Amino acid sequence: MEKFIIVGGNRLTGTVTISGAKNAVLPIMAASIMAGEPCVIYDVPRLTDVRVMKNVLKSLGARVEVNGHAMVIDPRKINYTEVPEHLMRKLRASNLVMGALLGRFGRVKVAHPGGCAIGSRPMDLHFKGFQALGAKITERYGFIEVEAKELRGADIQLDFPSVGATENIMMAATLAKGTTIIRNAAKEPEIVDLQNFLNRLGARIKGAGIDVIRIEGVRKLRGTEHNLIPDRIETGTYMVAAAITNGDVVLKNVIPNHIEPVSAKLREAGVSVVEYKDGIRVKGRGRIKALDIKTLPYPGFPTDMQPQMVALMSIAEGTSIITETIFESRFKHVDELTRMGANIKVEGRVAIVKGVNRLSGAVVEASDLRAGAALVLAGLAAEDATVVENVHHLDRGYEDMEKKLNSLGARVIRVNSNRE
Ligand SMILES: CC(=O)N[C@H]1[C@@H](OP(=O)(O)OP(=O)(O)OC[C@H]2O[C@@H](n3ccc(=O)[nH]c3=O)[C@H](O)[C@@H]2O)O[C@H](CO)[C@@H](O)[C@@H]1O
Ligand SMILES: C=C(OP(=O)(O)O)C(=O)O
Repeated sequence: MEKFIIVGGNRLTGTVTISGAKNAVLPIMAASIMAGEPCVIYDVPRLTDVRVMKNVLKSLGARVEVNGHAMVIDPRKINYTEVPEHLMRKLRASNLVMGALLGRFGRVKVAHPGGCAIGSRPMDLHFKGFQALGAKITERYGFIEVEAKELRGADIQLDFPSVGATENIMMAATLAKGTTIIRNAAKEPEIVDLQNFLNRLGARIKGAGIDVIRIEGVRKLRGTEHNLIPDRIETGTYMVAAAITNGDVVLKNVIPNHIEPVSAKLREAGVSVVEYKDGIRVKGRGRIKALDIKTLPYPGFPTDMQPQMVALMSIAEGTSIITETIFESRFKHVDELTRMGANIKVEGRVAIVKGVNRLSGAVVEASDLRAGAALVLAGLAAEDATVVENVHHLDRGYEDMEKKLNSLGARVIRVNSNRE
C-alpha cells in the first residue's frame, strides 16, 4: 500500500496541465466495443481506472494498445459478452460496457457492481432503460444477464438524470431499430463527449447537453479518432489547491465553462478566478470566506468536488453549510479532516463546517478517490507533515498527482509502506 507524505505550508505557484477526463474516457472506451473498425483516442489519462477498463475490453477479445497518451482499440475480434467478476469489482464504471455489448450482440452478463464507499449506487434506471428497448433482465446469484432478440427504439423518462444510465441507454439505442428519446437525461459534459464520439462512428444522436436526447438507430458503425475533453474534476481540484495555499496557479487544457459552478463558488469565497480560452488562473486573496454549497446534477455543483470544498471551507472564516444530495454516504473525509483539527459536524446529508485558523498534520486515510483528494488538499495547507494512506484511490482519478503538485512548489512524497 502506498501513501503520500505531505509537508504543508507551501504556497503553490506556476502552471499545471490538466489531463483528459476520466469520466469521458471510460464510457468512450466502452462505446468503442460497437465500432466496426479500430478507434484511436487521444489525451487518455494514465490512471488505474483506465488500465482496468483496458483489461475489461481485452477480456472480451478486443486488441488495445497504449502509446503515451494515445490508445488504439480494435474491437473487431470481440466474441465474449461476459465481464469477469474480479474486473467488475475493481471498477464501477465497468457497468458501462453493458449498453455497448447489448447494442452489438443483444446480450451481456456481468457481476452485480454492488455499493461502494460513497453510497449504494443501484442500477435500476439502467435496467428500466434496457427493458424499454426490449431487453429481458435476469438477476441471479449476484450476476445480471441482459438479453434482447431485437432492440427497438423507445421513449424513456428517467426518474433521475443518472450519468451512467444516460450513457448506457445512449449506447444500446445507437444500434437499436428506430428512434429512442431519453427524457430527463443527464447533461454532464462527458455525455456530450460520448455523443460526439458515437456520432463520429456513424451514430445519429442529438441533444446531449440538454435534457432530451434523441437517438435514431443505425445498423452499423465505423472507426474514428477522438480527442477527449479535459478533466473538469481534476481542474477543480487544482483550483482548490491554489486557493487553499493562497497561491497563484495557471491551469492549462481546461474548458472554463465546464467548471463554472466551482469557479463561481471560489469567487464567492474571495478567490480571484480569471478565465481564458482554454485556461484558468486562480489566485488567493487572503483568508477564504465561508460558503453554502449544495451538490446537484450538472450544471449544478458537482458531487465529485464536494470533499475538496469541505477541505477548503475547514479553514474559511465563518461557518459553511455543505449539502450532499447525490450520494448518501459521501462524507467519509470528515472524520479524517477532524483529525487534522477541522471543526465539522455531519447531520444526515449536511456538513456544518466551522472554519478554523489552521489545520495540523496527522496520519489520515483516503476512503475513496475524492475523499483522498480532500485530504491531500488539507495536507498542503496544514502545519507540519500529513500522511495520506491508501493513495491507490487517488491513482484511480489523478494522473501524476504528486508530480503535478510538486511542480507547483508543494512537497508530496510517495512512499511504499511495504518497503518500510
Ligand atoms: C464514471 C463516472 O462517470 N462516474 C460519475 C458518474 O457516476 P454514476 O454514473 O454512477 O452516477 P449516477 O449519475 O448514475 O448516480 C447519481 C445518483 O443516482 C442514483 N442512481 C443511479 C443509477 C440508477 O440506476 N439508480 C440510481 O438510483 C445513484 O445511486 C446516485 O445517488 O456520475 C456521478 C454523479 O455525477 C459522479 O459522481 C461519478 O464520478
Ligand atoms: C465517484 C467517482 O467515480 P466512479 O463513478 O468511477 O466511482 C469519482 O470520479 O469521483
